[in-house]
Amino acid sequence: MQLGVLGLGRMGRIVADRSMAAGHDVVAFDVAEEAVADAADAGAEPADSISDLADRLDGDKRIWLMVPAGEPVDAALAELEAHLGSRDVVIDGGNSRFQDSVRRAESCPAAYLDCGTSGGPASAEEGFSLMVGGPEWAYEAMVPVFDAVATGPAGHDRMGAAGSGHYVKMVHNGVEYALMQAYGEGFELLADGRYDLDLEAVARTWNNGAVIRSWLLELCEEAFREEGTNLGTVADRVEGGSTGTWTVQEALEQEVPLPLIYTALAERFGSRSEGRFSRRLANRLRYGFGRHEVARND
Ligand SMILES: NC(=O)C1=CN([C@@H]2O[C@H](COP(=O)(O)OP(=O)(O)OC[C@H]3O[C@@H](n4cnc5c(N)ncnc54)[C@H](O)[C@@H]3O)[C@@H](O)[C@H]2O)C=CC1
Ligand SMILES: O=C(CO)[C@H](O)[C@H](O)COP(=O)(O)O
Repeated sequence: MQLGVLGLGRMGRIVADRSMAAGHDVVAFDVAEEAVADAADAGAEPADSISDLADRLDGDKRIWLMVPAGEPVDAALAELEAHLGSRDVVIDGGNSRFQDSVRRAESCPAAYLDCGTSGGPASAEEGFSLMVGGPEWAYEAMVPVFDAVATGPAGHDRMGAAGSGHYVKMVHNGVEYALMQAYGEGFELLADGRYDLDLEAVARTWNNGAVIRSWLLELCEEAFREEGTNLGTVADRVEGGSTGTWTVQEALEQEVPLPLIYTALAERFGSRSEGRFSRRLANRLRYGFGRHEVARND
């Protein structure tokens, strides 16, 4: 199959490389010229604009977007629109908000597949897990490419109607936040608790047969190995948070309780504040009601 890949960063390049390795022909474009040149060195046909990419695709067009979520997706679709018809298929493999994907599916002249992608850059060798939403015929048409980009046929499936792929990926990310929080709390108690422990050894032991073994726990083991058991100079600050925020917003709308995921998100936001106002106020209020001594910064 001939596939246009738009966006050749950490993830899009893997889509292109795995597709080519499976025998598909890739036409590649990125706003960064070096990324296009690198993909061309790897065997892709380079395009010098989004319109050029569309023009280079013969017959029914199959295009995979792997650009940052939000405005870049709308900008790419606006430029593609004039080149698309109802037999064409556009896949958005990024972390788009599911409501945006529903809107885009309604307005895109082509069949639109929203594809949640999990595994990250580490999946270059093994392939991704793909959660796809949108029309069944379009999903079926793209199965040869999904087989190549995912871990194989079991690594992708159609979740349901438009938006469902990104909805499932949103919830996946919420679960990711809670798992990271749980591992973090467990290792914090081990680090500050009553035994002098080698946390890499703990993680390695857990990863070999324990109930809580997982890829995230393997990444904990790697972090302790590379940074040291006290995590060295790694800062007490966690960035990101958009997909977790959407998960919590959706849970509130659906009245589904997600205390663990909310707590993990709140911890992430709290990590970005130098001195938490709520803690400072609690400190001062204890003086107000109990004349307890106020701890003060020098
Ligand atoms: N990095 C990760 O672990 C994961 C990322 N994602 C999602 O995949 C998408 C891509 O992520 P990454 O590859 O990590 O980002 P990245 O920043 O490495 O790559 C994005 C690429 O898109 C290009 N780009 C931006 N606007 C463009 C446009 N209008 N036309 C053509 N190219 C354009 C950039 O030049 C860049 O090369 C995002 O939505 C991200 O949230 C999803 C799962 C995991
Ligand atoms: O989707 C992912 C993992 O599954 C990506 O790594 C994503 O960039 C994580 O972003 P955030 O930390 O803001 O949720």
